[in-house]
Amino acid sequence: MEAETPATEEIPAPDLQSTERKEPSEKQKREEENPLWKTSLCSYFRRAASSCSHGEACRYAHSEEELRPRPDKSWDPTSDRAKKLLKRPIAEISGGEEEEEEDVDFATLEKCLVGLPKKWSSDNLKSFLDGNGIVCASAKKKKGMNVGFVHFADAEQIRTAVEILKEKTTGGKQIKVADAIRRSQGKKPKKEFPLGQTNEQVNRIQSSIDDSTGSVPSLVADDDGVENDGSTHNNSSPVERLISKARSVCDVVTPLACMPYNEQLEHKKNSLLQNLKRLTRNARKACPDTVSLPEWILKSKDIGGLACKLEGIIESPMINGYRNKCEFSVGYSLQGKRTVGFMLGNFREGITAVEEPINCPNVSGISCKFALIFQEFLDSSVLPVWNRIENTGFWRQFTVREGRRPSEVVVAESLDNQIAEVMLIVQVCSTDVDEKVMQREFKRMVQVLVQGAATSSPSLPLTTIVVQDHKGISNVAPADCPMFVLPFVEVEGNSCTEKVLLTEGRIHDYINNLRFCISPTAFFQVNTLAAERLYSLAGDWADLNSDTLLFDICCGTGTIGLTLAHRVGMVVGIEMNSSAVSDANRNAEINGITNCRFVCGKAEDVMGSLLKEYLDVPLLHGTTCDVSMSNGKGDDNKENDNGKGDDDKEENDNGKGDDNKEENDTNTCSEEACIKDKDGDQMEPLMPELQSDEKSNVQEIPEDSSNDNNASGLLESPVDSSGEKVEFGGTSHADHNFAKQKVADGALRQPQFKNVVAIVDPPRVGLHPIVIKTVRTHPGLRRLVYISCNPESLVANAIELCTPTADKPEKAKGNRRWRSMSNAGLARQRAKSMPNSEPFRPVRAVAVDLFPHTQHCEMVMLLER
Ligand SMILES: C[S@@+](CC[C@H](N)C(=O)[O-])C[C@H]1O[C@@H](n2cnc3c(N)ncnc32)[C@H](O)[C@@H]1O
Repeated sequence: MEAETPATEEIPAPDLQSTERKEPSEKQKREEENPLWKTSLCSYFRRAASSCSHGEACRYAHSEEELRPRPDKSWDPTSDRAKKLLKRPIAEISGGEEEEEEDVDFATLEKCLVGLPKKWSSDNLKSFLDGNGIVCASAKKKKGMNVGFVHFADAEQIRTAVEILKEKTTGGKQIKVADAIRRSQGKKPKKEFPLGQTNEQVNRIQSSIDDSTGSVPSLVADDDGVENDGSTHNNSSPVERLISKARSVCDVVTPLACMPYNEQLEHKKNSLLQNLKRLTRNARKACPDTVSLPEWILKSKDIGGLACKLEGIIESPMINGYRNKCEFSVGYSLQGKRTVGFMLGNFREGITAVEEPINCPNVSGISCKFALIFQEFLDSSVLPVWNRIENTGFWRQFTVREGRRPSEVVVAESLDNQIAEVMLIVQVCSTDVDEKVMQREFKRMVQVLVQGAATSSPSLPLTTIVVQDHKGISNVAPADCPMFVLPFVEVEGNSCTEKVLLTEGRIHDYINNLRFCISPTAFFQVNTLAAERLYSLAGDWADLNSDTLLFDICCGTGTIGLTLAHRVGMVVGIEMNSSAVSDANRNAEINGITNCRFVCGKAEDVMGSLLKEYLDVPLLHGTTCDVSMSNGKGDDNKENDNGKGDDDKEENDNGKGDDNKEENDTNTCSEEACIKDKDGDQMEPLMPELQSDEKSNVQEIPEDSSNDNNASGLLESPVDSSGEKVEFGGTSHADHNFAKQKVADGALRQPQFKNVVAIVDPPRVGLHPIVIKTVRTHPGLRRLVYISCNPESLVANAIELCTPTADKPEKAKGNRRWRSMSNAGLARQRAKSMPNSEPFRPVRAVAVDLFPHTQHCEMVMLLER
């Protein structure tokens, strides 16, 4: 038998014409014309390989192999590649040493090198990288700063760079790799047309630009800011060119929807673990040299560097359609159709197109149906929809808010049947609109909505229709924006049997079998069933009993305090939204709860005086005191004025300008904020020296707080941190009948609770620095349960609460560098100037998934001292 000739690799013939320019292939042309070509996976293809009718011409990738990196070198977050990069434990790149860990996100390839010599130029940086065998796509150095920006081609290059740089120092400093955050605000505006404009609108904008500049504008800018030559798009319409930038609404609103739910939970848990490590690292850094590291930091080594154990993630009882509130934008779809749904991206990215919410798994069936009914109405409306470029138009936003039936057991997957009440909030801008036309349109709108609800199959509940007239340009309407209820006659089915005129601007929902009244601007957790679990868990961790005084800080409609009221002596809720406070009072009343007081005010303004009122109380021997009238006002103010040290005043004067006021004002929370922040907008941190006028801003004391529910076990004076009993001087602040107790010897004593606990549930920005300082420096408050929808701000706040202080704290620096500092960096600064006080320690943490399919997750952390 003849031996087989081994197969040889075919050697390509030398390219004799290599010096000649080759015609680019069809594929290359496509890639040149459209930098986003095949950078996202095709959603049709994902469902079934053969279901995409575009075949090879599809601009989306039909396989992982075909997928290209995006212009910023990142990968489609739904792709296996991106997921693998995300999952890769950071310890891997730092040799498993927690100490050395950096929070490097491998899904984004633009990185920042920190610790470079300030005088280096980009050339210096490049030759440094070259010389050390670090490969990258590009490197830039900002002269005069110690940072440089490096673009890597893939995650492997980042890993190698991290490894090499770990060993490297320049001028004795170690160079670190950090994530680079693009600041889109500072960018030169691109000549780009927002998605969501009709052809006609785009052409109009284009011609106005042509007229004003006399030049042909480039239409599409790459994600990395490189503008393409308009001439490459000659054959497509402006809208088609714009469409090429769009993502699907599901990708935008529910970016994790493509993962199985258990993977989503794992993904969230991993990201929260990083935050717990970040807390340890930062507290260690902030700990003064003169003070030994606290036990919890020393012990963190045993649990992989975590500040405390993460006891898992509690899944949402409902995974789909769980949102009880959906805020739909009103605008134009990519095809130029009036649409009610979600924006396809960020306005700052130049995207204003709105698409229907039908594919978003977190939206309930009822909300979807109402959105469609309203959309149909808009089609025939004579008034324009809101234009986000020109800030003109009438119809702006459409919110559907649902309330469940009272039911012992809600069958999770048929939640739509459990909805008893629906509030529709229509946001408009009445500027320059004829009153008569407006009223006519409202009337017609009500008819369409009522009729639509009645004739749906099954019919939809509709309780109230509220109009909010928002004339400002920002997306978020201020809390005091005018609102009115549109009266309507409820109809039943096709027969249109008139029932009753509905004019109340509120709906009801149930948590732990308590009925909650919710007004249009009040916060209410969007996932009611998961919120029930969250609140019960917070109560369990707070270790409550009848001797407990519970502060419910940022209490909204009173959900936490009221659901836990039966487990404590008294609840004091603090909330800045006055409608929510009225709801809270009403909720106490309708549920027959009498041991709660809700205070309307910013926590930073009222927390100090409330702690004084309840904890720093005197024992008055042989005196009498009229306790029935003060209601937290009057004397309170006086005492605050007295109690305010010069230091504070000085800091106020130094640090608090209008800027700060604005920030205080934005320190509100709504689910909207939670959703809108998904675009990664960074809130500016508060200045370290910021102080509030510690004025008593207690605006409202409920009538029903004057109940006579005696709290028990209240006769002890508070003890200071050394365990000594302390007696405080000063005036009584009693404002409740139950706050006084006549004792046998005739002395009038204030009630003292043995156990004082705070549950805080702040908005995304976290707690105001003054609240942190107040809580931290009051020795009577021993336990704090922190509920957070934003782990980053939780970490920042916990750094301040848990870092030991020096005997002599540093004086707060009034420098302006705070603008460029991370939240954690800023918290470290503040921790250094924290008055000497016993720090809290992180004891345990758990995640509760209130927002399946999105990146968001609630985290609960118990802090004790
Ligand atoms: C995340 S929500 C929590 C509400 C409530 N705990 C619940 O679960 O329904 C935060 C609440 O804090 C309120 N808030 C925001 N900033 C505040 C401040 N500085 N002082 C007091 N309340 C504030 C908001 O109005 C909102 O009701």
